[in-house]
Amino acid sequence: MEIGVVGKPNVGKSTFFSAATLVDVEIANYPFTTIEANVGVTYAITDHPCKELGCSPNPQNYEYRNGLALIPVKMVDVAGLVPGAHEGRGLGNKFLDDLRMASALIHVVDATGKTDPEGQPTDYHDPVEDIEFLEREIDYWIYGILSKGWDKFAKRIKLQKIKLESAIAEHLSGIGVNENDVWEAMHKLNLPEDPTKWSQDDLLAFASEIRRVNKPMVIAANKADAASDEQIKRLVREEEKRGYIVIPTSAAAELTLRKAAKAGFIEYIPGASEFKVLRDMSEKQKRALMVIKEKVLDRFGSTGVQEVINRVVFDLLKLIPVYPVHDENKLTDQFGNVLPHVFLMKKGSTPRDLAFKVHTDLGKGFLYAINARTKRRVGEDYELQFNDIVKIVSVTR
Ligand SMILES: Nc1nc2c(ncn2[C@@H]2O[C@H](COP(=O)(O)OP(=O)(O)OP(=O)(O)O)[C@@H](O)[C@H]2O)c(=O)[nH]1
Repeated sequence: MEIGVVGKPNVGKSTFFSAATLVDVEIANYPFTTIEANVGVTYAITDHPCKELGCSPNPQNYEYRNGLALIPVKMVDVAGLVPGAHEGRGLGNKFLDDLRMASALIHVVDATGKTDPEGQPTDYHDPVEDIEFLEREIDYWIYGILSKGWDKFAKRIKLQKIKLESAIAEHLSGIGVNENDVWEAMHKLNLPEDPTKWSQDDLLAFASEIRRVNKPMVIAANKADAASDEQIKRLVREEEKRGYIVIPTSAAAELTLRKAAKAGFIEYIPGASEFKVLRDMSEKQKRALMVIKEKVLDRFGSTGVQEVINRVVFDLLKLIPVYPVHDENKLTDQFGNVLPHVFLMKKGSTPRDLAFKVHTDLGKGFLYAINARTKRRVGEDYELQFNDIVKIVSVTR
C-alpha cells in the first residue's frame, strides 16, 4: 500500500512530502524498505488501545506516544505532473509508473491561486482547474491503456464467452485494478454486457469511474497560511460538491515544526494544535514559531498535513488498525511484549484475513479467534473493528 503525493510544480508538493516523511523516530521493523529517493515513510496517527485500557505497550512495528499509535505507511513523491503527462510528456513515464503503484493520492494544490498551470507565479489561477486537470490526465491515461486494441479485445471476449470483469481487470492489472473495481465501475455506468457495444465515450467514462475507485484522492489546499478565508471556503465548497475531502494545509509550517522537534527545540506531535518549547532558541526561530502558532495553528487547528494522511488511510482507504496478540488476557506476544504489532486491515476484513497477514501458515491453519476485549470467541464471519485486539487460534500453533 502506497500513498502518492501529486501536484504541479511550485504548489509545495516537495515541502509536503518532506514534512510528511520527516520523522524523528526510527522503527526497526518497517514492513517495507525505502530504496528510492522519492519514497519515504509517513505515519497514520490514531488513538492507541492502551489509552483506553491503561496499559503500557512495547511497540515493534509502530511507535507509541502519549496514548497515540503512529503507524508507518509508505509515501511516494510522484513528480512530473505537467499537461500531457499521460502521453509521456516531461517526466510522464516516471510519473505514470509511480502513479500506477499508488493506492490513493494526495493532490497538493496552491490554495492562494498564485501558481499557473505550468508552475510559474501568476496573479490568480483557479486551483479547481488543477483538480479537473489531474482527473483528466489520469482518465486519459487509463483510457489509453484500455482503448489500445479494444475492438479486437472486445470481440475475443464475446466470442470466447470470457467473463468481462475478469478480462478487463487482467488488462488493467498493471495499475492495480481488480475485478471488484471493474464491476463497480460497470454497474455505476450501466454499461452493456456486450463489450463490442461500448463506444469510445463509454470507454472514457469507464476510465473515469475506474480512476474514482482505484485512485481515490484527497485535496491538500496548501499554502493555506497565505490564502484568504474566502479562497479556502470556496475551494472546499466546490470540491466537496464533487465528492472530495479538502483539507487546508500549511506544508511549510509542518516542515518547520517537525524540524524544530527533531532538533529538540520543541515537543510537537504531528497533527497537534500546539507545541511545547523545550529549549531556548534564537529570536529569529522564536518569531518563526510564533507566526506558525498565530497564522496556522490558531487559525486552522493544525497544519493539516497529518489530517490529510489520516483521512487517506482511515477514510479513503478504509483501513483499520488491528493488534494481534498471543495472550488475550495480558495482551502480549509469546515474549511478554504488550501489543507489539499493529496491522492496517481493510474494513470488512475477518480474523482469518488478519491471520494470513501475520503469517501464511497461521492463515492456513486458522481455527477461530478470541476478541481480547470481550474474551469471546469469534469466527470467520466476524468483521474486525477499529483497534480490535485479537488472539488467533490456529492448528499450526
Ligand atoms: N506560504 C507557504 N508557502 C509554501 C508552503 N509550502 C510550500 N511553500 C513554498 O512554495 C514554494 C514551492 O514549494 P516546493 O515544495 O518546492 O514546491 P513543489 O510543488 O514541490 O515544486 P517542484 O519541486 O518544483 O515540483 C517554496 O518556496 C515553498 O517554501 C506553505 O504551506 N505555505
